[in-house]
Amino acid sequence: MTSTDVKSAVRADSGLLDVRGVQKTYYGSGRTVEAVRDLTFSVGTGELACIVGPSGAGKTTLLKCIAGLLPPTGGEVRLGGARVQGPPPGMAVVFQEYGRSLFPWMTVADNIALPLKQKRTPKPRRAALVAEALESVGLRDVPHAYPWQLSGGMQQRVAIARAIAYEPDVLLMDEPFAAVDAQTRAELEDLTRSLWRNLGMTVLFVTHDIDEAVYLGQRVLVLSGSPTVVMEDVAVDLPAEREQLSTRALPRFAELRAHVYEQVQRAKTFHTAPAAGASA
Ligand SMILES: Nc1ncnc2c1ncn2[C@@H]1O[C@H](COP(=O)(O)OP(=O)(O)OP(=O)(O)O)[C@@H](O)[C@H]1O
Repeated sequence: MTSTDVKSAVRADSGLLDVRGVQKTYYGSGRTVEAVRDLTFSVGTGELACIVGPSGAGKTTLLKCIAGLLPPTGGEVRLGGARVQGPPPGMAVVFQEYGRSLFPWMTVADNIALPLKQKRTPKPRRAALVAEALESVGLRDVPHAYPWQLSGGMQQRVAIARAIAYEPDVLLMDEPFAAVDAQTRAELEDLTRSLWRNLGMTVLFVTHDIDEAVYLGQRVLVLSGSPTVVMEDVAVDLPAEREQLSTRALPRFAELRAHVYEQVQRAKTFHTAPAAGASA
């Protein structure tokens, strides 16, 4: 397959989420690490975009900058036109480490309700949102359980329920299924797509799993090795109805996977020239 077989999804116009020239350098402990060199991309309303890149490419750093949890050293992130300068109200994040993101002393329902309390959602509405979110992730029966009484996959469902109960415009997911078994992972991938389609959220999903990125996304952004730039923005022209066995068996799925794999391999050895004043 040649590179012309794969369409670029790069957008020139601005989207719901705009990442513009984002740069992040960590300083401290006598060390300077330029984690993100210069990232620019947009994600439109209702899109599901995946980000892949080699380990250490700065994917988590990028997501933290987007979520307003870390200030970028340069550039800016805009959500709905407004500059992100702290955690914005319309954004929710699902992290990889569900074990550390749920409070063990709170019930499942209380964990899900906590961000809603902080948002001052009235109690009856809160209860309805918690119940709806649990229903959506297939956990209607466990509101009074504690997270540690649930399996890893169930805990990650609770973390997803907490995120969607918040009714975010943008859902950020940072390698959310890396710590669960293959069967659970497949179920959670399908859950993510069905929630995305039913709720109309914009989803930015970070993974190092190329198959997962192609299976889930409408686009796959391939990041270079650190310091990071966007190497390619691949349009995933697979049918919208996806199913674990039949979609992955499509010749087009194999082509896209091979293409993204080649790009990620290239990304590992793709290094940009050092920026003035920074050393890795
Ligand atoms: N708080 C920090 N202080 C200093 N350097 C950091 C910090 N967090 C991350 N880094 C460095 O920034 C670079 C990018 O790290 P980051 O965790 O963002 O990459 P990643 O692509 O998410 O990695 P992985 O796929 O392995 O999870 C790495 O070199 C890392 O050591």
